[in-house]
Amino acid sequence: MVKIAPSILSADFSILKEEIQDVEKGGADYIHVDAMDGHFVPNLTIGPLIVDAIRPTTKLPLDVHLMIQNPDPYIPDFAKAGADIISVHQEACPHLHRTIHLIKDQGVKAGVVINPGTSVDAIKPILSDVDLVLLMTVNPGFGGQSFISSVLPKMKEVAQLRELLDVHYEIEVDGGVNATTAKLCMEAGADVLVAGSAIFGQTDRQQAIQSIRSK
Ligand SMILES: O=C(CO)[C@H](O)[C@H](O)COP(=O)(O)O
Ligand SMILES: [Fe+2]
Repeated sequence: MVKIAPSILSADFSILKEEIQDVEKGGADYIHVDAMDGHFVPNLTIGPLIVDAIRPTTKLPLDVHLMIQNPDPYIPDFAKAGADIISVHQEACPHLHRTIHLIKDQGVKAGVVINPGTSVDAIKPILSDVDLVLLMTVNPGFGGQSFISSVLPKMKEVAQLRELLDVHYEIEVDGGVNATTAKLCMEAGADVLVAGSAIFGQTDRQQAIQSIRSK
């Protein structure tokens, strides 16, 4: 069954603990945490202090999406704060192999992310080293944007490469996921769907998660 990772970017930060516990009760599989640096993307959000604060509020894995240019200096802090998966952008890492292994050296799962405008070719050399491949279906920086459907063939491509290389990474998609676009992503091979506004924008989070999950 496809996993659902609600993005707390669209949660009410004044009651973040309750928001996280509400989606956990509603059937979420991961909690997706968007860390933005104001350089790689035009927005500033969450740092390791917030990850540390939310860690005791849930048993779910914390899936931390770093939108940080040259993220290496911050990776140990996110790991110590309790991240279970740390994903970095290929576009933001001049030494991607070193960064992926720095994440793994912290005892944390490592993911690689590409923007809608980046080809799968850019991450082919690292696919055997990662636990997760995250395909952005919006240009990163903000919640509530529209799904970019030209990314769908890349889901099929990374699913085919997984077979070919005989490796086991999860395929995650992020941006503009709702009940309609979720169906397209699942058909294209996605294993994990990130959704922010489509879950936290609804009062009944269990219902929102179910409608995204159901084919
Ligand atoms: O990484 C992100 C933005 O850069 C968010 O995870 C993503 O946008 C989720 O929000 P929504 O589901 O509302 O598009
Ligand atoms: Fe994200």
